[in-house]
Amino acid sequence: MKVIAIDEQLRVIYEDNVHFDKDLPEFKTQGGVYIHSDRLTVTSPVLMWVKALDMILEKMKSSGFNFSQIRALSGAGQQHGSVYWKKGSSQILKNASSELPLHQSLKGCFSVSDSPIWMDSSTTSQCRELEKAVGGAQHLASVTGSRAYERFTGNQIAKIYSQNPEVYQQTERISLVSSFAASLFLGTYAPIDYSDGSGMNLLQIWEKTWSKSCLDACAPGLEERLGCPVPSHSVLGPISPYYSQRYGFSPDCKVVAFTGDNPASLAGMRLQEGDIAISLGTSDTLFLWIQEPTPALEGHILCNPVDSQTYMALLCFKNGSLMRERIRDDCASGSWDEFSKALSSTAAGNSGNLGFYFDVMEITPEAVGIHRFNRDNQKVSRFPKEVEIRALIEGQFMAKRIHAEKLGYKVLPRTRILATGGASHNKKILQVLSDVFNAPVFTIDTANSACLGSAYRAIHGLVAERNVSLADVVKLAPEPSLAVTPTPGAEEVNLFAASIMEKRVVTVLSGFLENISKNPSCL
Ligand SMILES: Nc1ncnc2c1ncn2[C@@H]1O[C@H](COP(=O)(O)OP(=O)(O)O)[C@@H](O)[C@H]1O
Ligand SMILES: O=C(CO)[C@@H](O)[C@H](O)COP(=O)(O)O
Repeated sequence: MKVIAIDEQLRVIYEDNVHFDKDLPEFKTQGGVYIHSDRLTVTSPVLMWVKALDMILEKMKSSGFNFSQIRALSGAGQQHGSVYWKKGSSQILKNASSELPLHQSLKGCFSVSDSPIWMDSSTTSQCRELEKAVGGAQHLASVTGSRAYERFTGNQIAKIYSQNPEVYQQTERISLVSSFAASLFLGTYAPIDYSDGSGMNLLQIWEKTWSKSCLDACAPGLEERLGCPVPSHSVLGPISPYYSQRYGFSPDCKVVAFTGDNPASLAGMRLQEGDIAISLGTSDTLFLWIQEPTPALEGHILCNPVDSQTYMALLCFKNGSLMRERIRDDCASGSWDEFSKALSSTAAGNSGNLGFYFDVMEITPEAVGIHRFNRDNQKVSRFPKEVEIRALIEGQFMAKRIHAEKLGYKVLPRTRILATGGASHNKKILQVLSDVFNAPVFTIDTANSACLGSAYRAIHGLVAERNVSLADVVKLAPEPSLAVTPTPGAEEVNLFAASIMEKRVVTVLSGFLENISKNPSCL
């Protein structure tokens, strides 16, 4: 959990974080999550999130942070995850005593204590049922922006309803992670915003209302449990008295709708049409600002969080930083420095060696396992350590370019890549990104663009009703700075590598499908 505070000149005046595994060891998470024994179900304990909020605010208080100066706040949550509030919880939330940390008051409030999160892929049967109920995958994509995806909230809710109807009956409200966090600040249930709401397979992205047929296909009585969706710039109300009494916030401090982490990053990076943003966080994502989208069977179209007339296209790759960390541990003694040296000591194109690294079931494309090919296009079981590291990073970025081009994106001479997320600290990784896309890579001062974007959105919320755009609000913010430019000659090597990669994707996917048909339990 991260926090950023900015002043009226948009300067970052406070930045801190709480690390779930290290700072809250009592929850025994790894990477903030529990991976269940079926390897498909992935959850996080909801009380850990509440305790992390208590902890981060206490840290700010101990450092002397002046909460009374805060005029507005907003936030972002990892997309798709959901929180289930037990009947009667709205009163407990409203009346929480400022004498107690919030997690103590809320400990009995959740009908599901481990929240399903974006890494979950256990709802394949619910996905197929939803697509069937609404007239097929493409129709669902045309209505909601995406075909059915396992992590999307509607399918997660359908699983809870079908496996545990009594738990569903005990639930009075379902929040996304983002609207859940907003609820904690508001002291009442916060609505879901259009942009994060687009990651549920439930919202009609054109009309911006819930789709009745999708709701009905997932669970009965769902509309009243979700509340009405709202524009992402909405002011939801003043902060709850709990925060004025406990931390000294002004009672006038406004809470602006929270949104998903990727939409908030779009705001934080001040993405412009034509730019391509690549976030290298726990997941890797790639997103674009788009005027007239055509939802397809691959990728997602979300409502744009800063301009309700337009959209954002998103691709999500599950095997991001955790995959890079695993190869760093196996091949570079757990050191990013050593990992970077391996990238410096090998050349673009990796002498024809190429790999696909999916420790967990990937989203884009749907495949799993480690697949290495040498320059003669033969499948091999291992690479030397340096070759392995370059194969991983080049493979990850070539996949991004190929999938972005499938969405219709063209790399042009004026293309800027805006990189963010933890791995964007690493210049050697960014160099490979620049070489593969043959475009300059820019970064902003903080790799926490979702957090910074939330602060920008908080200011924007104060003036959005007067038709002031986010671009106007943030025009004084520092421009992204140039981090790396393409290595001369890398483009030819990479274009060749990308063309053979597409052929190998087909080999990997057909091998994968063959394995499943022989042994369905390998899923
Ligand atoms: N120097 C580095 N090189 C490569 N990856 C890094 C480096 N520093 C941090 N990371 C990666 O950044 C990840 C966290 O990114 P972050 O954007 O904070 O995640 P989240 O998407 O969960 O907000 C870590 O998992 C770590 O592997
Ligand atoms: O599933 C997606 C986007 O569709 C993920 O990008 C989540 O939004 C979680 O992101 P991080 O944990 O990487 O921040």
